Amino acid sequence: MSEAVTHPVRAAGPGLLASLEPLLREWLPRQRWFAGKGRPVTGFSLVAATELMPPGGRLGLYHLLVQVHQPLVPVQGAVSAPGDCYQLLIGAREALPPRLAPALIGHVTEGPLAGRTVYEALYDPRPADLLLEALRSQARIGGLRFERDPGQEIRPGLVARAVTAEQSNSSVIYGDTFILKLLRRIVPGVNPDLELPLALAREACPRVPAPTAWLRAELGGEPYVLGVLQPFVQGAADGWELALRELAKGEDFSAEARALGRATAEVHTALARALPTVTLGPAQLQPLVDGMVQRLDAAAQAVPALRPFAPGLRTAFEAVAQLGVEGRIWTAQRIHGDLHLGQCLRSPAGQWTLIDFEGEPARPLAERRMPQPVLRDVAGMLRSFDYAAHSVRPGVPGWAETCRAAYCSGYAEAGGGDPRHDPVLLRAYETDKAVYEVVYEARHRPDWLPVPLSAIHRLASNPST
Ligand SMILES: Nc1ncnc2c1ncn2[C@@H]1O[C@H](COP(=O)(O)OP(=O)(O)O)[C@@H](O)[C@H]1O
Ligand SMILES: O=P(O)(O)O[C@H]1O[C@H](CO)[C@@H](O[C@H]2O[C@H](CO)[C@@H](O)[C@H](O)[C@H]2O)[C@H](O)[C@H]1O
Repeated sequence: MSEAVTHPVRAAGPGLLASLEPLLREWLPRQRWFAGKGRPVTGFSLVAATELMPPGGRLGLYHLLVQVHQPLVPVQGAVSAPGDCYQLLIGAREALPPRLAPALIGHVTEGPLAGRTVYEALYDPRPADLLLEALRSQARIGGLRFERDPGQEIRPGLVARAVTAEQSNSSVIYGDTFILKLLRRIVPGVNPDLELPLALAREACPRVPAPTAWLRAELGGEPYVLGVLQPFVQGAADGWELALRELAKGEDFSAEARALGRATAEVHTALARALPTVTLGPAQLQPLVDGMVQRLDAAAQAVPALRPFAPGLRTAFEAVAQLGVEGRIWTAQRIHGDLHLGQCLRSPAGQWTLIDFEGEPARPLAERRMPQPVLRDVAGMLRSFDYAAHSVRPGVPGWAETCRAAYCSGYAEAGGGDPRHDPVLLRAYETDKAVYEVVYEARHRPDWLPVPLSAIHRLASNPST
């Protein structure tokens, strides 16, 4: 919300948006990637509209950046405020073929598209082909800039298929060769999802797919990253799937956890080489601790189940501040920012790569791009082993603990320093992450709320774990 887009609207689009508005009001809040769940949508404004295929033919195609108005608090009738900006790829056809039925947005009754059926065009191979071709040929269409690494080729004619798994953004796979992620919630500025993989590519770090091409826009003098194309890791399974599979069989996962620890340390080392690092003395530490406390307070407001644990959780943050007062300093650097098992892909050859450097999507971009202690990523992974262990019934006693220890050992072996040697900061980050997860699950997957709440219970009642 703090990153609202304020530049002028292109004259061409308002009639189009007005005709889509009633449909978007219904459709948008149902999308997994819609960040404003729980607050009514009170209106829309158009940030940019680009016609990618004219509506006269069988298929019309529009690229839209739309600002959604929502009250700041989840109360019906509260004052509407300009909120988040979303990227939409809207197709318009006279009739939708049955294979596109799941992509339906609705039937337009008035305005320039009256009588047409509009739908989520990313699930339609033709619009998806158009995007790849534009990236391949480095096209400029309206305000959209399709750009490519000159050192990487994109073969024409790769067959598109949309990723249907639950995501924060939306992706299309091309011929098992590339994957294009279109970012959904758009904010101005340098996006770490492109910035960090490009920096890692410059360091020749093999743990992260090097971006092949990207989609940007310049609006009102501000740069926006709208999408990134990268090599597709063929036949890969993500760490979450693999962990659950092993758990279901009652199998140990510690060798993989150790390899993941090594991969994480390698990425951290490359990032520390590629981008500036800073020292966190007491002056820098206090805002970091304040941020954790504020997030806890806001989370406790939003999710009542958290409230009884808040005083216990706060002790984790206070302990970090105390170490700072005693003169302890840490190094901060660019990190992944939202590391969990689902962000780790294992190739059939057993190599781990890390993906999705966007950071926690709900946090402001400036905050996501700040150097931070590497323990924040480590804590994310430790939480993930705990998540996996709580998601399979019956569980395997000690599974999470063994994985967590193996991950830390792997991290230390690859030269990252043993995270367990810094238990106070590690616990604070684990607590901060569990608090984030409570809010995330309450908003997106209420059935999962007991998973982070069990960690909250542990972290609040036993400061030494
Ligand atoms: N380079 C890749 N190779 C293979 N699969 C990938 C690659 N990048 C992403 N994926 C798949 O796409 C999914 C979504 O990608 P991700 O970057 O995590 O998007 P989001 O930000 O929407 O969560 C991943 O969970 C993974 O299954
Ligand atoms: O989809 P993103 O990668 O942007 O991340 C968001 O969604 C994740 C869930 O898909 C969420 O992760 C949480 O659940 C995972 C299991 O589904 C678990 O492995 C993670 O440890 C846990 O944090 C993530 O927090 C959220 O930002």
